[in-house]
Amino acid sequence: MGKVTATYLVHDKKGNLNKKAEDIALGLTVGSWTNLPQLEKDQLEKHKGTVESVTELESDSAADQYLGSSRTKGLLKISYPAANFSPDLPAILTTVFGKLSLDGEIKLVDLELGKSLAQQFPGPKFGVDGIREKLDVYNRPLVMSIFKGVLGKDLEFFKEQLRQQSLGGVDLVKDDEILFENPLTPFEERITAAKQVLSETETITGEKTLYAVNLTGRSRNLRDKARRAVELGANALLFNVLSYGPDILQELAEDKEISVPIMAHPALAGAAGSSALYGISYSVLLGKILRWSGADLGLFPSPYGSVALKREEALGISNALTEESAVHRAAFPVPSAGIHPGLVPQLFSDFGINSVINAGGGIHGHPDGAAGGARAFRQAVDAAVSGVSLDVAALTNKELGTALELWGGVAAK
Ligand SMILES: CSCCC(=O)C(=O)COP(=O)(O)O
Ligand SMILES: [Mg+2]
Repeated sequence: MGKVTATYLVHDKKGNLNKKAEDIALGLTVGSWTNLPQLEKDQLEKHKGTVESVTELESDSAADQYLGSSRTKGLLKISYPAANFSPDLPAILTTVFGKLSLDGEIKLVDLELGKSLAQQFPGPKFGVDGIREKLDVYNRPLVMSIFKGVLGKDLEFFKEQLRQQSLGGVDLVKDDEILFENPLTPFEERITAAKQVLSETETITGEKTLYAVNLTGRSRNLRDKARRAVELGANALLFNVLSYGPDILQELAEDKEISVPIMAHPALAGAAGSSALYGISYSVLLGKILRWSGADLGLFPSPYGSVALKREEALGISNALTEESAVHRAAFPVPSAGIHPGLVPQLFSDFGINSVINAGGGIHGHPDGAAGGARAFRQAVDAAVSGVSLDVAALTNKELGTALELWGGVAAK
């Protein structure tokens, strides 16, 4: 029988960690145990939660100074039998961290599915390999740009901004996550316009570009809207997954007619993941859960951008999206927010070749426009992959030189 294993970071009274673990294992499953009659124990054995391990942690940071002498912190690893829940994320998340998430200083920091349970989830339909095949790009990180300033603008503005981003050499362009259905650039018209523009730019550059249109609106309409998008020629979807829930993402990913990559945006993630004491770790929230549910690309704030995550958190997300799995493809990690060409060596050093470098302002803010910004990123990526410093590369790459003058360069640590 399969199981799910949760690891919790708890802050509690010294000497109480083992009792807390037992209370959780029983409280979230059979309720009580020791005083039950043997017959009942036999009946309930297959439903009882199990304490796998309890590890007390040394206090290791300024934040822990507030633990005080009477408290401690530790990791509690507890497994729950699959007999207790249906094999879907709403049931699993409610089982392991439903009521418990409201019960004081406790954070869900890891979640592991037994293989039979993991096989109930689709994982990325395309993932790293499938997206590389669509683009015919294999030997470098991908570059993605983000529409900016489209709200309140018309379709001609949209088409020209897309044209410039694509001519500059980005591999993907995504809607900003705040672009919803609107009368000036309606969903279906953005798709058909993008199809025409990207066909034109491909004849000029010889390179393909994926456009991730933002799939928005009421949940009941999403599947049909996504199918319609594909019919119209959409070649990727952007999805604000946490505003809807991972099970909706899974519904889209499992639908055979929605045969395009799905890009998961981290909007709202800070509400659940930013506290050191409460909530859900980003590696679970933006990594494992989204990969299991079918995200082909997972966006998250980089460690050095405008809404920076701690480096170990960003690397934890990337690892959760890409780590070896006997069940699911790897999804592309997409470190984002406040990214400019000068950060490419550090991004490449941190996230490696199978990553997508994503920028909005770092593309559109370039003095030579979006095309210039895109070129600067491609030049920086080529330099990083070849082991050439940006300063040297800038000598023969005008757009990169301009970008470094404007935003500076960061040598990889
Ligand atoms: C917070 S991760 C997703 C980044 C994003 O959606 C975005 O618009 C970033 O724009 P920027 O101008 O900071 O590159
Ligand atoms: Mg955005």
